[in-house]
Formats: sequence, C-alpha cells, structure tokens
Amino acid sequence: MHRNSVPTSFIEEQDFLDAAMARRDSLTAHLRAELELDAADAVELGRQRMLRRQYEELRRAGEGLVFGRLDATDGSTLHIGRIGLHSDDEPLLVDWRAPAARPFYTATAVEPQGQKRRRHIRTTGSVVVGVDDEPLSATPGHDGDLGLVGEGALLAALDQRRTGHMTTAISTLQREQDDIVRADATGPLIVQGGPGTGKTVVALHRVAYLLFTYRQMADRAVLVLGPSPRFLDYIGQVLPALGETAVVAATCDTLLPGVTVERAESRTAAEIKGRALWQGILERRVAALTPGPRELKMRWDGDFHVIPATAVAQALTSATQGRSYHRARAVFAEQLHQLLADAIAEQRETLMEEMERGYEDILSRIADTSTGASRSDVDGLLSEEELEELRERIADNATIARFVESLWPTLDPGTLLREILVDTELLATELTPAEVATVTAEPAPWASSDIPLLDALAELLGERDGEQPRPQGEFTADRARGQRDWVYGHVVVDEAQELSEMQWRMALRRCPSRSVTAVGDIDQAEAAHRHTSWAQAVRAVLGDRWTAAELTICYRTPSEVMELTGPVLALAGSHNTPPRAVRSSGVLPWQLAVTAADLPGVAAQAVQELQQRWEGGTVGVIAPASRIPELRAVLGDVPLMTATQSKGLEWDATLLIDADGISAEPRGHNGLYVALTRCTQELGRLTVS
Ligand SMILES: Nc1ncnc2c1ncn2[C@@H]1O[C@H](COP(=O)(O)OP(=O)(O)OP(=O)(O)O)[C@@H](O)[C@H]1O
Repeated sequence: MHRNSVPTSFIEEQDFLDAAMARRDSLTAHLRAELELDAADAVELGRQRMLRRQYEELRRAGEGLVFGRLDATDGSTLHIGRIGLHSDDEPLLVDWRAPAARPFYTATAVEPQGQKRRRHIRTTGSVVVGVDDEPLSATPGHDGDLGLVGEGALLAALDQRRTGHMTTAISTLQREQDDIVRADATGPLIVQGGPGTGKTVVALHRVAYLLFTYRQMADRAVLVLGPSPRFLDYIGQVLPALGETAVVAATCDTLLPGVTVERAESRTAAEIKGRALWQGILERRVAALTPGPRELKMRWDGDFHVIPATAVAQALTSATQGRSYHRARAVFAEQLHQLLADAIAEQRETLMEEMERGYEDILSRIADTSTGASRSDVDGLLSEEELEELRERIADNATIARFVESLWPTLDPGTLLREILVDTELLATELTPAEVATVTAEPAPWASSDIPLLDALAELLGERDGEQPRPQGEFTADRARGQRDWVYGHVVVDEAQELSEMQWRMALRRCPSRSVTAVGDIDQAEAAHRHTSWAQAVRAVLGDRWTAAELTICYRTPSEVMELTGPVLALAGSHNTPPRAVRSSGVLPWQLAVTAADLPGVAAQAVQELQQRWEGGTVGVIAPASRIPELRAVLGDVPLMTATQSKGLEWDATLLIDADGISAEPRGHNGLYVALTRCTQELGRLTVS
C-alpha cells in the first residue's frame, strides 16, 4: 500500500512502533555486549544475572511490543506495551502492568478516568496491521451490553485460529478480568468462572502482574499448579511471553520432588484418601513415634550412666516445641549428649572426691603434711574445654548414635505411609470399616492420592540431617523446583475445583503467607471428591478466610454452542447458569447418529472434514474412556481424549463422540459440560445408536 493511501492513524502508529523497536534493538545490543564480558567476581556475576533477565525480557518482547494508546482529555498521550521503555530518560512506552496503564483496561464511557480515547494497535512483527479507536466520551451502552473494552480487537483475537498453545491477552484484557489480575495479593482469592471466561488467562496475567509489581516476589518465585502435563504444555509459552522466568509450573502429582505416580486408582479410594481428616491421622501417628519420658541408661567407657526420667522429660519438651520429627530428634540428641557428658563429669567428680578423701586419710595416717597438698588441688572438675571435647566425642560415637537411633529412629515418609495405610486400628479412628477395607486393599505403588499424604508426612517428619543437598541453579525457579519445602511468594491454582482437601493442604503448605489465587469452575468438577461449592471445598483448609471473585462472560465458546449447555448444567445438579457468550461463530452445532460398528470410520471422516474446514487451526476429539482405544486406532495423531483430559484445553472445532457415554461416567454431566465448551468455532456430535 502506498503511504499516501494509508490512514493517518496507521502512519502515526507505524512511526511510533519503529521508534520503539529501534530503542529496544539498541538496548538489546548493548546488553548483549555487556553479557559477552567475563564476570570477574560474585558481584559481577550477580549483575550479569540481572542483565541476562533484562536481555531475555527485551528479546521476547519483539512480537506485540506496542499494542495500545490512551489519549487523555488534557491532550497527553501514553503508549502501552509488553514492556516499559525509556528514551533519553523520558518514558517512551508504559509497561501494561504499571499503574499508569490501568485505564487502558478499565476506562469506560461512564467512567472515562480522564481519558478521551482508547486505541488498540494490532501488529505483525514490526508492521502495524490494524488500528481500532474507541472514543470514551460515547454514549454509555444499553442493557444487555457486555461492557466490552476494545471490542474490535477482542473479537479479532477471539476469532484467530488456535495453534494448540495459549496466547497472551495483554492487549485485550477485559475489565472484570483486569480487576482480578491486579487484585491485592495478601490473602487467598478464589475466582469462580464458567467455561471460557478467561480463568487461565487471568491466572497467568496475574502472575506476570504480581512479579512486576512486587519485585521481591521474584526472589521467592511463583508456583502455578495445573491439572495435567498436557495443560502445562498448553500454557507453557504464555509465561515466558509475558516476560517472566521466576515461575515453576507443576501438577499436584509432580509437586513432591523425587516421587512419581505409578498407578491409577479407584474413585472410591481417591475420594477417601483426599479428605482433610488424614492430616489428623498422620499427625497422631508421627506424634506416637516420639519416645516417652523414662529413665535412660547409657554406656560410656564401660560404665553405665543413668539419665533420670525428669531430665529426659525436660529434654523432650524443649526438643519437640513446634519442631518436625527429625528436627526435634536432632535437638533431643544434642541434649542427650549434654546430659550424658554431665553425668560422666559428675561421676568423675565423685570418683575424684573419693580418691581425694582416701588420699587425705593416708596423709593423716602417716602424719606428714609437708607436701601441702589440699582438696582444692584435685577437685576433679572438668574445664569448659574438656567438657566440650567430651560432648564432641559423645556426638561422634557410633554406639551412642545407635542408642539414639533405637530410641528415636530416623524415618522416611514412604516407609511410614506404607505402614499407616495398612494400620487398620489407626485408620478405624477416622474411617468406617468399609472405608478401611478399601484403603488397606490398595496395592503398594504410589497413586495420585498418595502424593499429598507423602507430602504431609515429609513436612511432619522434616528433613534428616545431611539429607537433600539444596538444589542449585542460575534462576530462582531452578532452585525452587527441586526443593520440597521451598516457600513461594505466591501460588496460583488453575482448575482448582479438582483439588481434594489434602491437595489444597499440599498447595498451601508451599505458601504459608496464603498469598494464593485459585481459579476454577465448581460446575466443571469431576474429581473424586464431594464438593459442590467453593465454601465446602475449602472449609477444612481455609475456613472462611478467603475472598471470592467472579468472571461472567464466555470468550471461547460461541453462543450457538453455549445454548446447548444450560440443560446439561442443570442435570449436573448446578444452580448456576452458564456464562454469556461474547460472540457467535455463525456455525450451528451439528449431530449425526451412527451405529457402534460404523463409529470409527465415520469419526475418521468427520475429523478429516473438520480439519479441512479449519485449515491452519486445530481439531480435537472427546470421547468416553471406553471408546478411546478403538478411536485411537483410526484417528492417528489427532488430539483424542476423555472429557476430564480436555479440561482447560480448546480447539477451533471439537468432535464430541457418544455424549450419552460421557454422561454415564462418574460425574458425567459435569464432564459433558466441559466437553461441550472446548470449541471456539464448531461443534460436531456423533451419537451412537
Ligand atoms: N481478554 C481476552 N482477550 C483475548 N482472548 C481472551 C480473553 N479472555 C479469554 N480469552 C480467550 O478465551 C479462551 C478461553 O480462555 P481461558 O482458557 O482462560 O478460559 P477458562 O475460563 O480457563 O476456560 P475453561 O474453564 O473452560 O478451561 C482462550 O482462548 C483465551 O485466550
């Protein structure tokens, strides 16, 4: 296009983008040169680490560097972008997370916040391809209006073909989403939102916002918990694109370093083992392992020394104060070494006194006092250094170590959990006989519900001395990932409705300050627990000390498909209504009845047609678990999964196979609700007659 025929707004924004790109390129080149220099010392190494972070941030910011502009009523303008840039000490581009950028997401015609116009700038690489202006002095919307911000840019983004990876939404975040992204992070926040309302979008952008706003949070890293490795892969590219590296992504199954899930389990067993009451069972079992106060007889240099029960009781009380089993054991062992050293010193003193008395007797009998020897010269007391040396010898002594081990054995969480899971007497204190039978009948390899129990036990037991060298790594995330007791600055839980109470505990254990954002849809819950409300889901772990927020607009699923979801939601026992769809795709959902024998062939044909129709995009197939093997054989590498596995994912078109079969699965109506809402454009259904 000739520059003369291009609208002025395009030229203006292209010039600005060119200037911003040039600035970014010069900064990148400067940093690259600095990073090529060898670091001479620790200070320089630290500086280089910081520069590398800045360099990475700049490097990644190439795509979508500038995406917005605000024109204020006072005539000033502000460009908003993926990162902040300065030129000659003057602000050039404002980072989207900075307070100054907020009106870009929240100003409305009713509340223009001093702004006259909002402009969305769409770019491809270094070229401006679209400019959408939204006057903020226009007449406010009417009833039923969704109050969208930058509607043109939003709808264009939503209509894009899906790539199989999530993309960022920094340029089109909506007001209700932005409120959550920038919410205060001092306590637990639980966000309820129906399918496609942008819960994942909000959760990930919140991470980027928090790390930008609270710089010290990057030193502790942020943990993002998702439902499956497939989901983590789906969101994996968003976080680096948002410019953050201090993030650890995990599932509840991969959160405990060194332990992996080795088998599937029954829903009944998973439900029982997910209950909060296990904390009590585990605590009681660990407490019972601590030795009781009794007199101890210890051998040193061939002599027995007695430590009275009162002294042992005192040592136990002070050792166990709020400490884990192994920490308390270490403190108790030190005290025992001290008590033994004292007993040895005392015995030696008594002995010396006796010797001295005998010596004085002899002296008096031979009536020769010419030596001048007196009691004070040989009082037998050990000096402080001698006592210290004795304590060290005791601490290093293998026999004493064996004695302490027999009294207070070191334990590993795995062995102890295996013992607990067959301890019918202990289990019967909290479970019915049938529940005890279910738990004790489970095979030994670890199942998913064992991980939170192992984690709780690992915390109660604590690290043994010398165990677990602290993981090393250049970035905080590398160090945090390998360390069970790492304390994160913030924890984000996605698909939080799936967490059992014990999994909630495991998540919260990683952030004692309770700076947690959990997003989910209680109506999509399929996991083996009984929660039908957030209050119920978190009562045992958070009480009522949490804040609720809600997302109400569905961005993913078109209105034609959302219309099918109301009855399914009602069948799932929900009293909620599905979220309102922001757009229509113009494609009506279709349905075809096939016989079981014809199903594989028809499914293969339907997938091929959908792939042709949505060329350049993605197609996914959802089916009941029982039909997956026969379908896999004909569908090749098309994403094929159960409703549960499809949670959090999306494709341009979904082929839903045997909806009745999905409904018949445990919590099947919830599963069908998930399955129906995965497409951004088209839904095809094959029913089996
Ligand atoms: N403000 C936005 N701008 C652009 N795209 C958006 C926005 N909000 C959501 N989306 C898009 O809508 C789709 C659904 O978002 P997301 O996956 O976060 O929803 P969700 O609530 O987690 O859904 P579900 O619970 O069904 O998994 C995604 O493609 C996301 O990129």
